[in-house]
Amino acid sequence: MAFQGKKLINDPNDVVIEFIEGLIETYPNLQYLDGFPQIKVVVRADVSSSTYDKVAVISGGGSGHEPAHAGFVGEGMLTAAICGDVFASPPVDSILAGIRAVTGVKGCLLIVKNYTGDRLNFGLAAEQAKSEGYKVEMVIVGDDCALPPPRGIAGRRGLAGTILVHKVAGAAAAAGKDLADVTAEAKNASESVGTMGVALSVCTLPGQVTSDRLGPGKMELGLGIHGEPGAAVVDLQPVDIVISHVLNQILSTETQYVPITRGGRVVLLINGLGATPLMELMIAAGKAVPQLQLEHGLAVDKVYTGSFMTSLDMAGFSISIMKADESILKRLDAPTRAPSWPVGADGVRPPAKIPLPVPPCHARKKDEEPSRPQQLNVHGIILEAGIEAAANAIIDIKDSLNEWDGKVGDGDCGSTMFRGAVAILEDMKSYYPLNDAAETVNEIASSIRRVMGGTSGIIYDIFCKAAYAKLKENSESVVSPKQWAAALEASIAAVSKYGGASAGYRTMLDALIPASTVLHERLVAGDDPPTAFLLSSEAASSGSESTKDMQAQAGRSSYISQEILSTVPDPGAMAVAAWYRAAALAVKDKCQ
Ligand SMILES: Nc1ncnc2c1ncn2[C@@H]1O[C@H](COP(=O)(O)OP(=O)(O)O)[C@@H](O)[C@H]1O
Ligand SMILES: O=C[C@H](O)COP(=O)(O)O
Ligand SMILES: [Mg+2]
Ligand SMILES: [Mn+2]
Repeated sequence: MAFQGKKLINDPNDVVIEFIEGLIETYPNLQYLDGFPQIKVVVRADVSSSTYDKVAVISGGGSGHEPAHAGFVGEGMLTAAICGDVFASPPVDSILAGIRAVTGVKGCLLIVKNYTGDRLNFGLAAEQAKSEGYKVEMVIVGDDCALPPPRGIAGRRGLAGTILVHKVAGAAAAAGKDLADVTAEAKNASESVGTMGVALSVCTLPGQVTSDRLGPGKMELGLGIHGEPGAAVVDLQPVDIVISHVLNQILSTETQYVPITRGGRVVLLINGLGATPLMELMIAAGKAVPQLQLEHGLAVDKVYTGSFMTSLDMAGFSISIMKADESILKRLDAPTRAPSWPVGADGVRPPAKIPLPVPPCHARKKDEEPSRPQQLNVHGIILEAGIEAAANAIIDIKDSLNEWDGKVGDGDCGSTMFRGAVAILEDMKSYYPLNDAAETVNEIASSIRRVMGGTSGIIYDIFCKAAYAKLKENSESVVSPKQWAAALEASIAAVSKYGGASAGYRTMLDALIPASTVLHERLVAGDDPPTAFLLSSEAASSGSESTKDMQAQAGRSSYISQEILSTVPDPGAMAVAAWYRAAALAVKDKCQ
């Protein structure tokens, strides 16, 4: 039976904001940037980009993994943590604000867990920061050992081993190393660690219904940290047996995920997933060490036990094993003031917390600010109707998107899309230059970039930017139907280029591509444009339904069994079908 999980929270939409407020009250050495709560960036209170003479080490990602990542901000570890909404990567603008706030002359290293949303949002922010003159490197961590190499392009998931990579990189930076060396040490650490998780319960996203996937007496092996289903559901077993299975899996000579062989030295991290009592974690630690020594012939140099990278309130733990060479041990032993690294926190409470200013972005001058025209022309009226209908369709379908994403992803697709839709409606009222279609599309990208995050956030950002570039090739502000069709094609090409997916990968492209093909065909055949648009929306709908039969080769769904996938369509594709059809109907209506 599914039930609404009880939580001691206020508005589910404010959990990340209120977490950060509590965190900075608790730890005087931490601070957030001005622009909070829109920008959710936690930084060291003693660091400013204008004077910082060390490499800045920046991480972050979706929230819901507390204390990761903000709890690891502090001298000797992270310089800043960029906090996304629950399970959704932070948007590009927040990441850029973080980079600008703490990156000094030596540059910054971004440590990113391998999730599509994180990789793309951090990747784009890195590119932009580089174009502003910052030195930026990025290391992507994919330490999951539970699954065979995933289908398609997704790669292995980033899990709790990432915390050890933060520590190694943070200590290297604190020792004064330059960006190339800090990056090399982080890369070596990420390639030296393997992780696998087991869960006894599914986590509850704030404000959402808990999945009843895991029956009583069952446990899940090889799960991720976003409530996504694990590799296998088995009967609950004694912890000795669970640990033996997990260690064998991580150290498997078949997958060779970690470069650890008999006679080697290792570091062990026992990580609680949010609702596991310390007693059980210590039991796990006490059992894992002798198994590593006696059954795998390894010397255990160091053990960390606690909750480092959680999955909200999930019961269970993950085990990470890192090859311990001398340089790694030195970095792990180096001092840090990061409050959640297991050494205790200290600090002198400053008299008042004044938000640190974010260094401004000089991309747009004040007098270039767009504005909504006093009077909309006929094209502006149609465009507004289309955008409004599309955004409202997403608002209406939010819960279904979350439900589908809860089965084949991490349950946030609807919330992420909803945030984008609300921002678009709001921004449209005040400043979209609706009589200029290209510039309006560019403003939609800005709304998305400001609030969305996640894979869908960055993908729609890329989508709109590519459409904008295509539309700008035309000097007129009025866009012809064929130009719209060409813009859609350009957007699809860009999403495919940067996201790596193509037709049949079970993504939103499987709705967009058939729509674009039919739109092109119908326009060439001479249909009147609103009819062509409407017919193409049918192709989007059937394309999105057909994702049920597809093997996922991109994003989180590629970790999910075909058995589950065949019961649910791809949420991103369903979202496309919804907004596209609503826009087409609205346009048709206005053109009558
Ligand atoms: N590489 C990709 N290219 C295009 N779309 C993708 C890609 N990976 C995932 N998606 C789409 O993103 C949707 C999920 O969006 P969202 O829930 O925001 O992502 P996540 O939580 O995984 O970051 C999927 O249903 C799929 O349609
Ligand atoms: O917590 C989630 C990850 O950091 C972000 O992943 P996502 O945006 O791809 O869902
Ligand atoms: Mg997500
Ligand atoms: Mn998701």
